[in-house]
Amino acid sequence: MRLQIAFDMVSIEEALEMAEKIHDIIDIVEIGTPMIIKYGMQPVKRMKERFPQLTVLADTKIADGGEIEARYAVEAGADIVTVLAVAADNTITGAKNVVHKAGKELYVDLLSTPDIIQRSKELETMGVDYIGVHTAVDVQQSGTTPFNDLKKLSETVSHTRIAAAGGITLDTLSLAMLSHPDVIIAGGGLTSAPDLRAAVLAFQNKMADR
Ligand SMILES: O=C([C@H](O)CO)[C@H](O)[C@H](O)COP(=O)(O)O
Repeated sequence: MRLQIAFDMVSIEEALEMAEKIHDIIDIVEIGTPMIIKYGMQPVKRMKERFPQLTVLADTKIADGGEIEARYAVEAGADIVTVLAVAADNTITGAKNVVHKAGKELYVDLLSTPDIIQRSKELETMGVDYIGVHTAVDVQQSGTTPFNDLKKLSETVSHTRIAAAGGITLDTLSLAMLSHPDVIIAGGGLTSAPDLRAAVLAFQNKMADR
């Protein structure tokens, strides 16, 4: 089980400073969609240049133009690129072909997907690398969590790595762990902590203790 930290609402310098504190204990660093909307691929490029050993995920959430948008991300140094599950199959396979040609990986985000069981089966057939459930930030306020969807996903796919995101904190981490995801993603649950390194270590310790 790997831990991914999402840098969403921070500047490039702040993201680099935070990564400096935890690069040796974090598994995946995500440049979040808000950062990509604000700064383009610069934070992906800067993160990978500063920490070449780190696995950097560009949360592009591609919805169309799969080939070209995935290409921008891998050219910037992304190891993992994200595309939306609700995108057309052609978009997903176009992005997949580009990232696989570059030796990188494709993550498909089930955000707002109406039938996650059916779509996950289709995605697995398409040969994507990761499928992730995700409770949107705008939906988390109503108390919705990704854990039921994660259970469904874990019972549906057999050979694709699975992940969960959406408001996961140290307190709710054990609920995610029940479904044994390959990746647990935390944004605010880590980045808002007063001591980031201690927070990442607390997550990692709990994930190792199962
Ligand atoms: O993908 C994300 C969201 O859509 C904003 O772009 C977040 O990175 C993801 O949800 C993890 O962040 P938290 O929900 O704060 O844990």
